[in-house]
Amino acid sequence: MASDLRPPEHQVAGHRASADKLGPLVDGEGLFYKPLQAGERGEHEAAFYAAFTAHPAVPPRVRGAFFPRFHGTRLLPAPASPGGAPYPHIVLDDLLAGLQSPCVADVKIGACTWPPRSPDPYVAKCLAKDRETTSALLGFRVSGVRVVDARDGDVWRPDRSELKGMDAAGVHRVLRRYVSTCGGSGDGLDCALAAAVYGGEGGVLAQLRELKAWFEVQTLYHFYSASILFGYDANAAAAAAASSSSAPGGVRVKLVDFAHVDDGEGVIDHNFLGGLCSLIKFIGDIVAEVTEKASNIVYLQMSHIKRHQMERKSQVFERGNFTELPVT
Ligand SMILES: O=P(O)(O)O[C@@H]1[C@@H](OP(=O)(O)O)[C@H](OP(=O)(O)O)[C@H](O)[C@H](OP(=O)(O)O)[C@H]1OP(=O)(O)O
Ligand SMILES: Nc1ncnc2c1ncn2[C@@H]1O[C@H](COP(=O)(O)OP(=O)(O)O)[C@@H](O)[C@H]1O
Repeated sequence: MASDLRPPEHQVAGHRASADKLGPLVDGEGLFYKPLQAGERGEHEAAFYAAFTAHPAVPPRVRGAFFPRFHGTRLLPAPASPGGAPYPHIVLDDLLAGLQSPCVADVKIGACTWPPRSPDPYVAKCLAKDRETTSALLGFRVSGVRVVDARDGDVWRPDRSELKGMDAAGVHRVLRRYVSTCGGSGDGLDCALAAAVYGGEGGVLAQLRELKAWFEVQTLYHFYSASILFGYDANAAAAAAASSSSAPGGVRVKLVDFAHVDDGEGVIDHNFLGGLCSLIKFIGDIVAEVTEKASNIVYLQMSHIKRHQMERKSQVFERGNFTELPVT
């Protein structure tokens, strides 16, 4: 294990490490360490990972493509732990490892973020947050986002309160901004990376649809309050967009945060599935928007060429010269 443990630079939501608070750490060699949450939550999350990793009914493709690999739990030195004692951490793959300029979004899925049988005060707290944010309305909320502009390295990272106050239009805008190379307001968003990041074979939309196919049938778990973490590399995406190639490779769509996962009891996770469908619709609309724009441009270019040819033809006719025109 590398000794150089540090808080992840690109964490966009959740509890953060500080001098007096426990929070996740990364080792820079591909591992992410999440301290066990207080009470039974931490044990619950670790138990979920252990069971999920070994569950024979979970398709290996789903496990490998959409979940961080679980490497067990480990005691780590933790000055911020109670009494400064070593503290247990869940060891996972660092989902952003290998990305030079990571653009990250954490989208908490589900209109309802508390599991059944939660204590009333916790239900009241979550319900208030679900209503105040877009969770209740859209079935998901954007909990955190970080976008790097490949041109100048500028980072856009709205604070929690800004994200919490966002309405549906704000969500649409933030999902467009996640794939834009410029900031600004109004039409300042160019969605220049949408085709490369959201579209194409390995893009976000295709991955979300594959994930949805599993959620349409799986009845093992109910993923309350879990998030989908998106990640891509700003430079790779900009290069892919410049060469008009789709998905730059390494576009990541992963589930995280399993502190509130419940037994599925043979019933599909309609809460997660509904939110996922809603998210797919938002992203699908952005892909459709840019595809339409691109085909309009091609159409305009084609009709410009056609008009040019027609004009030349009529000039030739006017001059009484009927020899075949060269193609221009
Ligand atoms: O403690 P809070 O009020 O900031 O709420 C946490 C949430 O922050 P938010 O207010 O939505 O930005 C926090 O949300 P994010 O991960 O930041 O989206 C978690 O939902 C956290 O619950 P847990 O880690 O899953 O047990 C939430 O903790 P609990 O409400 O479950 O204690
Ligand atoms: N395996 C991981 N690899 C990289 N980053 C992660 C990983 N898991 C979580 N994160 C980062 O940490 C944040 C919080 O994670 P989460 O599990 O939701 O913590 P919490 O329980 O404190 O809400 C995520 O938004 C993401 O930025």
